Amino acid sequence: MTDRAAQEAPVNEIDPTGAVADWWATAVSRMEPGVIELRGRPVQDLIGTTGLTSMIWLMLRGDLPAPRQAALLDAALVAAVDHGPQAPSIAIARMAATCGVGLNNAVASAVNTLGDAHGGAGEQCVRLLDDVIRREDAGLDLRTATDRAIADGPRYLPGFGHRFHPRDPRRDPLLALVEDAVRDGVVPGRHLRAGKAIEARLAEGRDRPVPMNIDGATAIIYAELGFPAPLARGLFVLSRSVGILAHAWEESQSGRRNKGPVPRAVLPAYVPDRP
Ligand SMILES: CC(C)(COP(=O)(O)OP(=O)(O)OC[C@H]1O[C@@H](n2cnc3c(N)ncnc32)[C@H](O)[C@@H]1OP(=O)(O)O)[C@@H](O)C(=O)NCCC(=O)NCCSC(=O)C[C@@](O)(CC(=O)O)C(=O)O
Repeated sequence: MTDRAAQEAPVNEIDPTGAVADWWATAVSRMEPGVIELRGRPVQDLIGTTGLTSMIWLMLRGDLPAPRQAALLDAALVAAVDHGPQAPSIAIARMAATCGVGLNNAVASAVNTLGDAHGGAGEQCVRLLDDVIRREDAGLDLRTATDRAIADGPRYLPGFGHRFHPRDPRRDPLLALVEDAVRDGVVPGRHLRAGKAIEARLAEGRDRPVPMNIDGATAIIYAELGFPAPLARGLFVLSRSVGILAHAWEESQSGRRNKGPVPRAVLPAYVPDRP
């Protein structure tokens, strides 16, 4: 059959068993000539009526959020957008942008640094909070459930600790919004409770606190809103991509070329006998 004949043929003639149509079968979107539906809604109904945050919710979950849910998600997405060129993801974006690659390459390079230690810890943090809740549901009091989850967790608990901030300035406003949402019955509040219990436990007996960081505070929001753990990382990536793009764009306009991680006058130490 020619390409043209294949395009014009009724679907069942070229795919009688439906195997080809099922290859990428999806509930996310439907496209036919003249038709674009996203989660069952014509795109023309969404254009001009639906904000990007609600759109993210719709695409990931299949329904639209209530206004308070959208506002909470929006706050988390706004909070993690940028942390300046000290953040590895932002530094990589800027460095890549001076290397003669396109914006897409700079953004992709930066996104690829978001992992367990930087920006991607929200995923494991949700699992840790779930672990506390599971132990409580099994009959332990919060303190014991928290202690056991910490004891069984990794040495560096995901969502806690920060290189710069004794108290991450993004923590308090985010948690205050969750507290309001709990009070108004928008979210249940159990992940918030578990996160604060871990934070309090980590602070005990320490001179230098191990504060909840942006990955932890946003993980609480994503979990409270019912997003599965891997999407805590996915949503951080979406949010940080905004800052990454802005920095890559700004750097690309600077005219600087082939910029390294530190000024060229600063040379890394040469340590021949370093293992
Ligand atoms: C983030 C960092 C590597 C920092 O390390 P630091 O170098 O400060 O800590 P260290 O010097 O290794 O430890 C000093 C003492 O605290 C203890 N201690 C530290 N963290 C502890 C912890 N989590 N659980 C128990 N104990 C801990 C440690 O055991 C030691 O205790 P001791 O030996 O007794 O002295 C570390 O916390 C960590 O891996 N966190 C877990 C992974 C995580 O959540 N990642 C997200 C970080 S947010 C982010 O990525 C977004 C960002 O904000 C990034 C940015 O720009 O930076 C942005 O917006 O872009």
